[in-house]
Amino acid sequence: MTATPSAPAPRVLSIAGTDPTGGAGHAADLKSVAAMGGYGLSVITAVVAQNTQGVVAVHTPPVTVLRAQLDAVAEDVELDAVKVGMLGSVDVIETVGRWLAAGRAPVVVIDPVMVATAGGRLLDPDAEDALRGILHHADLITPNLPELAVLAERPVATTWDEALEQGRAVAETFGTRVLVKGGHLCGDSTPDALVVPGHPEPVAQYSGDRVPTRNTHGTGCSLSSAVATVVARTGDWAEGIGTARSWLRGALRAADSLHVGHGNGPVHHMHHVQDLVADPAFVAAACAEPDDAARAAGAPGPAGPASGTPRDGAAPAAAPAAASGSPEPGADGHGGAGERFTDELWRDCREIRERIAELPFVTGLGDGTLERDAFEWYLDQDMQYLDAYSRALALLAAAAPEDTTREFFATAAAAVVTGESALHRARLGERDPEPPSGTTGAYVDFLLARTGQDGFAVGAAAVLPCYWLYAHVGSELTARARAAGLQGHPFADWLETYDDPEFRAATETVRDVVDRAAARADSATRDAMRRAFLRACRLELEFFAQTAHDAAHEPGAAPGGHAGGTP
Ligand SMILES: Nc1ncnc2c1ncn2[C@@H]1O[C@H](COP(=O)(O)OP(=O)(O)O)[C@@H](O)[C@H]1O
Ligand SMILES: Cc1ncc(COP(=O)(O)O)c(N)n1
Repeated sequence: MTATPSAPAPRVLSIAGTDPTGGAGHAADLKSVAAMGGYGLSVITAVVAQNTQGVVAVHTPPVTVLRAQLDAVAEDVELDAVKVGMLGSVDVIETVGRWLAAGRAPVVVIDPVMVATAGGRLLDPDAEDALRGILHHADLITPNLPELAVLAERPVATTWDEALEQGRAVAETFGTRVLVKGGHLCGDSTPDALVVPGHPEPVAQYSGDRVPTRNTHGTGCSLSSAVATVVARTGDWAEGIGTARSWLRGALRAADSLHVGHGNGPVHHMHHVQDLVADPAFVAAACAEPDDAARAAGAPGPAGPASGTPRDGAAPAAAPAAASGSPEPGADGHGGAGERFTDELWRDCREIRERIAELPFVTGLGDGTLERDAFEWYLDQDMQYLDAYSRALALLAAAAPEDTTREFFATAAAAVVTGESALHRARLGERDPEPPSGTTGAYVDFLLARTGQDGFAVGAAAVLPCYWLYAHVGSELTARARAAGLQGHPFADWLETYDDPEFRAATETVRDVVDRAAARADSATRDAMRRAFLRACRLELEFFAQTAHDAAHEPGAAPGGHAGGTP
């Protein structure tokens, strides 16, 4: 494992009100900035007595105090981004507007906060015009649907098309980018879109199923400050929103595990680092002294144990996202000088990761509603896969440029065989395995071709998703299952195996191996590595998405893989 050199943390100022329950306002902003790898600063506009059930009272300090806070920060700190949240009154808006007019930061995001999710006004009714008057200072505004309607001076949109239409009107009126958010729409999906003045169509659209939780307190604050942080780092709005959104979806999925309050609770901003304390191996890697880090980065060879094997049914494992080195990119220093090749790969497969997370098989496994037959069929296919996978790892061992890497892959190959046969013994008894499906066959054919024919660098990139996506899916499943309570969960024992620190370490080792191979490779090989990685990601998606029913109806349903022999 290596510690990654990362781009300097962007300094992001939150100008916002307070929330003593820590889920919205300045608290949400600071957590979100930190979650995205930034350094958060905070100027308070209003002291709000609120909780997850609503707003009780608002106290606004004199604007001289506000101005003094703004000046104290600006005189001392060079800011990379400003995120503006609750302003509350005309005086506050005008004070912040005058301060922004001096061009305080290269990135300004304004979340035009008007009403709390849980209920309660956060903007005086007479302050709407004043708020309109400062929006031209923003590079992006992030209104929710009721706020968008106020800015567009129309009724609240009830369809996505209406919302987009209002977004276009607001972008033109205020001459700024608008993030149109579908969180308040009825229905199972929560689309978002980036609308830019002068463009009739959104320049980016984001889709995703609604996360089934009532704990959405502070989502707007969190998203806008996360976007400000990522864009301060990368300069790319469309991509930055995608990154922040993926992170927020993870925070929403983990929200129910927090148990804060009795109303609309907060999201879990730090869902991707929650195992930092519980996982000594991760702490050691993340907090290594500079000397150790340099040695680890430069020296060949894995620091992690060689025995962690993916999908190994007898000792399977996967990792919490951050602990496996797989935070959403953006939380991991991407986009700067210190970006790793694998950070880039991870960003490229974001869409696929989201699709995997939302597959019925994956959600059913997490919440325990998956049919037992479907699970068993999956395990059968997994065994067919493992058989070829162990050979692919052995081929990588043969091609490995360094002794330690050879040892790593050889040991991993052996561990898959051992684990696999134990699984066969435990689950199959005398029964013959199901034949491999076309999807399983396609995946194993691909892996054996890449590892056997295309050289070490491309082969290593091709096996990385099996470690990394599996670890990632595993962490999400385990988090969801824990949130729901593992007691009585039909797949509890299987899910609990996802906590194996050895697999976390192995995933990180394979990332390091791929980064080193990319550093040695020419650009054509790096392109081939990217293609192999993404193809393997798509095959992982298809593997999780396949069902016994699909397989039975495949034309020529028999196997590209094998049930015992060499493919
Ligand atoms: N239950 C949910 N599942 C998934 N995404 C959600 C959910 N609720 C809100 N979001 C997302 O959270 C972000 C903030 O949305 P929204 O609720 O519209 O804003 P606000 O918090 O300002 O009212 C948007 O990206 C939206 O799509
Ligand atoms: C101080 C403050 N600022 C903003 C919000 C909006 O929160 P939400 O994103 O849930 O609408 C809030 N409840 N409190």
